[in-house]
Amino acid sequence: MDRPLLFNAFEMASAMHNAHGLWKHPDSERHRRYKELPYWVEMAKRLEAGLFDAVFFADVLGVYDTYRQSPSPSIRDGMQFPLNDASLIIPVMASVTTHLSFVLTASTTYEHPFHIARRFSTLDHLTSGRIAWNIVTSYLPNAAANFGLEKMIAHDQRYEIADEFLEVVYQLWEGSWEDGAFVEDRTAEVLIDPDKIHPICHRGPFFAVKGPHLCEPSPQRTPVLYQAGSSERGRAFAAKHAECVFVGAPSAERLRAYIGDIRRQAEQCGRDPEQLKFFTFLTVIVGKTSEQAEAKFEQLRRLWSADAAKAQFSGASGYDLAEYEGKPAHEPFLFRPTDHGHYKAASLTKDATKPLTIGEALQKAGTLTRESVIIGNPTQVADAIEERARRSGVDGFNLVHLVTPKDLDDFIEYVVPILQRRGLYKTAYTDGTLREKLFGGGARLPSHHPAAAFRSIGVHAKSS
Ligand SMILES: Cc1cc2nc3c(=O)[nH]c(=O)nc-3n(C[C@H](O)[C@H](O)[C@H](O)COP(=O)(O)O)c2cc1C
Repeated sequence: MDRPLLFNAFEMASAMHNAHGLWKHPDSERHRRYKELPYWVEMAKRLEAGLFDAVFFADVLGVYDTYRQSPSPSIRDGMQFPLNDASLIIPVMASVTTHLSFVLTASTTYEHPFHIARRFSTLDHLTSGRIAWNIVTSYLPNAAANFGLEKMIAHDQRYEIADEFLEVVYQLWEGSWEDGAFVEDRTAEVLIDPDKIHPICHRGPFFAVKGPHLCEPSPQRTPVLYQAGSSERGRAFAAKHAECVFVGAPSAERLRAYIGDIRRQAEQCGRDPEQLKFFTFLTVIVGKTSEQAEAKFEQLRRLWSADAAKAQFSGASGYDLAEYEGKPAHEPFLFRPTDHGHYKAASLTKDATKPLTIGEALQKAGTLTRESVIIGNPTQVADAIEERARRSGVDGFNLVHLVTPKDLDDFIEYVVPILQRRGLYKTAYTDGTLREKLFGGGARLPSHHPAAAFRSIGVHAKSS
């Protein structure tokens, strides 16, 4: 590896995230403190001291109620519930840091582009260009019900909506305001030059937005664009729009295949494929010695909640695992498309390293498995991270922390210094916005990105 890897803390403004049942761990603080500002202030300072690139806030807009057709298994363990609005936490974290960046997940299915454009412009201003948007189309039926729909919009149609959603926000961010519109000319008595502000007059199948954008151009204009979703349609969407892609797959080989596919498709879209960065999950259980790490793993396994884990799998995939619990365990566990999301289902079916029976799939879905984590002393953990990055071709990781904040502290204390000695972890931040830190160019999107087409005011005239 010839350059440092990127590290985001994988977060959620929730009592619990992906640490099923681990609120019972004696060192868990988050399930009580996630709703207090001091918790997030401390978190921001800890992550910046540890030279993390960003906090990645996942988000959902409903409860997980697919498993046993009930929300109880997820609610009982506080699985991604209760869940606050991370966008209101970010400015506070930004106010006590200089370099730490923030990835905020927001849905193109249940939000409106005019609103999203305004929220991200505001956040980009308040963070001085340290904001990214993780674009998702959302997979929970309860989210659909919360926004007035009887059932979820079909999987691929959500991506059609997302494509138009992006076209609208690109116009607002890139085209609505010309540079230099804020003139503050006392002699002419003009604060903002109206001739440099343009309505976008967008009319499409899903959205009609007149504009102009309410916010003046922020440091990055368009936030850094992340995307999470690895179905065929999701990968095509990533190739067209994303600068960073969050990929989920159970093996380095599948990750490499997804990355190769998205890069190929990005090139076909006229983009520079090497300018896309890829991230995946990383869960580390580190101890001073390997024996300590193994003891820690055993404790976590004992506390793990199979029900909460199955509730997450069922909600994300659309497979109610309770139905499978009533079927013969030796039968094959097969992929079937649903309107939920692709990646969880694929991880135990077509992306699995070997075909699984129903019994094996249920066991894996409900257990903290050895394959899903890296366990060891600091050197063993650093070796495994290096190996995973090399084999998969990812540029970075979203670090899951099972016991918060202890696991983050352990990672920073034990693993970061070793990675630094190997040149795999930065030793200082670089200046600039998140886009400049990640890609080294300017603060704004490069000209090969499709959003650049909306910089020309003529485009808006045509669409009006
Ligand atoms: C690694 C990964 C992380 C994701 N995180 C979220 C999330 O935080 N919130 C959310 O609503 N959807 C999330 N999604 C799923 C998206 O909502 C996605 O747009 C939708 O489920 C379709 O995904 P698919 O293309 O994999 O089918 C995630 C997907 C992946 C692969």
